[in-house]
Amino acid sequence: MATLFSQERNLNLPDSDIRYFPNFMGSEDADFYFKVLRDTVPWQQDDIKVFGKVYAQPRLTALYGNNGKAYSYSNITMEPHAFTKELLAIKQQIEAMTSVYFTTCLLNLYRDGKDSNGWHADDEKELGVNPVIASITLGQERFFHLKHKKDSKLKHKILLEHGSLLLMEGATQHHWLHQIPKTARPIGERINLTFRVID
Ligand SMILES: O=C(O)CCC(=O)C(=O)O
Ligand SMILES: [Fe+2]
Repeated sequence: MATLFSQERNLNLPDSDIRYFPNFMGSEDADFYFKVLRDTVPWQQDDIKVFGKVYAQPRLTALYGNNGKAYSYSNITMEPHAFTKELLAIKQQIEAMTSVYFTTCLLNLYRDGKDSNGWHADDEKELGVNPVIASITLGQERFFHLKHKKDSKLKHKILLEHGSLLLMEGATQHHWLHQIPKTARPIGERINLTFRVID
């Protein structure tokens, strides 16, 4: 039987386990969740410190969770809001597929092409040794870049589409960095949800 998941694409990059599901959500569900989250999430813009200098983060964020545990990265500590019913519904859809039970969701709102997310790995110690990161895209599609930490010949670009899921698992965060680069094209807003497990 052809299922939604039959369109699964394994990126097949060395030292990683990354799969892409372009139609994880139907487009009507994806439209609905984009609108609700856009309008109801208390989006915040934090300052980050890079080499001692303070910058406004080039996107808006919010943290949700079910165990009260904070998440810290780039000198920011975020305290979670309680999950809303929409976020719980998306979380359960991912859990039904992965059998991973997520505690936390970090949301990003990229307002336009000037908003971005610089090179990093999701390797904070509260995520555990081989974290599973489930990343949903709603709204504007954006390129997601990957580069190997040691082998500069290894790099990859993938367009993350409305309603898609990107699943990063295994040793991925040990060996690869990822980013959402800026673009000069006039583009709309994108919401990204990254579900994580924080012990
Ligand atoms: O927006 C994205 O697709 C990536 C977000 C990300 O890498 C993060 O929040 O750690
Ligand atoms: Fe990330």
